Amino acid sequence: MTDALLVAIDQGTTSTRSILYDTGLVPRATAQQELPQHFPSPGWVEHEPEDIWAGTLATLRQVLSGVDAAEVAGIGITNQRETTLLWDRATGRALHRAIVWQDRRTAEHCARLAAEGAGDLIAARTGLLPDPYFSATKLAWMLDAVPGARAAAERGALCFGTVDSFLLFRLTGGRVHATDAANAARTLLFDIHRGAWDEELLRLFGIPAALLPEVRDNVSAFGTTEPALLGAAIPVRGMAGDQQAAMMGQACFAPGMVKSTYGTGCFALVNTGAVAVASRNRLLTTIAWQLEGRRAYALEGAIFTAGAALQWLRDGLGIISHASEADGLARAADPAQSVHLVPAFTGLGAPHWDAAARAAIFGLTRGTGRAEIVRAALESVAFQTRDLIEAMEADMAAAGASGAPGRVLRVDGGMVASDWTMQFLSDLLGAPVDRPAVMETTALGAAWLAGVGAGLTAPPGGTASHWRLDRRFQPVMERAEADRRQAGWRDALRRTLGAAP
Ligand SMILES: Nc1ncnc2c1ncn2[C@@H]1O[C@H](COP(=O)(O)OP(=O)(O)O)[C@@H](O)[C@H]1O
Ligand SMILES: O=P(O)(O)OC[C@H](O)CO
Repeated sequence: MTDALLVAIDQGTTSTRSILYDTGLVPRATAQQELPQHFPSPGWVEHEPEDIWAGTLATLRQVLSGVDAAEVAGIGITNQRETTLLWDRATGRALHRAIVWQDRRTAEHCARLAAEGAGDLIAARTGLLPDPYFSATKLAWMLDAVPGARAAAERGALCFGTVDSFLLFRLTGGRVHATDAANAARTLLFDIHRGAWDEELLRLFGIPAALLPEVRDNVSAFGTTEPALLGAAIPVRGMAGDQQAAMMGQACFAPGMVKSTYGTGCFALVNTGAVAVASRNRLLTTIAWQLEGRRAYALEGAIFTAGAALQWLRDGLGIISHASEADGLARAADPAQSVHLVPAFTGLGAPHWDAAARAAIFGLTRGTGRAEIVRAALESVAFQTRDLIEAMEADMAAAGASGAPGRVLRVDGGMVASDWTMQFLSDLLGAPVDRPAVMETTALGAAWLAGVGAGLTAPPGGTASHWRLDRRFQPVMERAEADRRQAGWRDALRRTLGAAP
């Protein structure tokens, strides 16, 4: 059978994966490579662009070994978002290491912009806020730090892009410099209402327009791979940032549907349909996807630390040797003890955006042991999720948007292996938590985009659904008890906010 395969590239913060699917979106082969992390200064996080490229090419070749590359109907790319690259248009060589979304080096630049009152313009055009998380100040930093870069950028000799754009450029042999609307929406340079780069923002951040990639729909004929790379000219048919791709993988196609991904951090997105809901609770407004020129929007809550709290318990404190031990310990913990861990290791994201906050543990007594601390780490993820969902509900109600985000939560990511956490999450929310059979929802979303582009899978609203339930967690806790616990968390949180060392 020809043209019967699809490939997803999932280039994430800590690893690069390629997955080969059949047209029913059933995975046939997976390859993964760790991505080395560089921390050249406190708060700085970088990736080597050649590592990103080499990992992508190696995993692609691995999943395509034994397969006729000409049978692949399309590639979908999904990626860690916001991470910023700058490269030479003629040679494809990067001028600097990629500055990763977690990198805080431009905090002062952002604070200055906020103090000058740029926050309103930024929020109105981009749905975001002046924070180092997003790409624009990272790009400005590179243009200033690399000798000659600004002049070369003005001449049109350089390209800026997020990881999707960089991979597309390399895969097409330097023929295509493009991105998709969902990735563009994370740069601080893109007007999410007009669907275009914004000249006023480009001036504000000092970014030459000649650097920018062309912005396309998430499903588009992005270009074909250089035949020498994979043995055939394979069309790249879909691209999307990883959290948006996870929404598609979770089939959150109707307004009000929410997915929450628990990996290193946690990203919860609710579909708000054609309405870009402006948040009054410091959530982000972002493009969920753009298909046939029509945009769907999402409200997003980004929490910087979720599974990473367990990594700290493992690597920093050494009180567990593997994340999978956490469930057993949480079950064994003393129910009478109320210990709270506020995991503000790198500050707090939505809805607080407090870069100065630092992690703390409250409620320790002589009877507290590792089980209570581990339980507190798992609980912190659920408490933070409830804060986000309540903020989403308030924002959507204020905007008169349709759909109720608190009705059911679709979850994915490494941490949802923890049954205990998922049950506690359902208890706190007072709502069902659905864990899908296919946990690789991000890659699934990218494959789905490629399939739509190839005409092999149904677009949203079509009859076929690629989503299947593994397990539904139902709330059993009394509402009053759930509220009492959430109030205990908020008290701990209040004592942590703004607590700079
Ligand atoms: N059984 C488990 N219980 C709880 N957390 C887990 C379990 N297994 C993995 N994790 C957590 O999941 C995270 C990894 O998830 P993953 O989705 O691979 O993250 P990322 O894509 O951000 O690298 C780790 O932080 C780890 O602590
Ligand atoms: O690579 P992940 O899964 O940690 O996701 C990173 C997000 O896209 C950052 O916004």
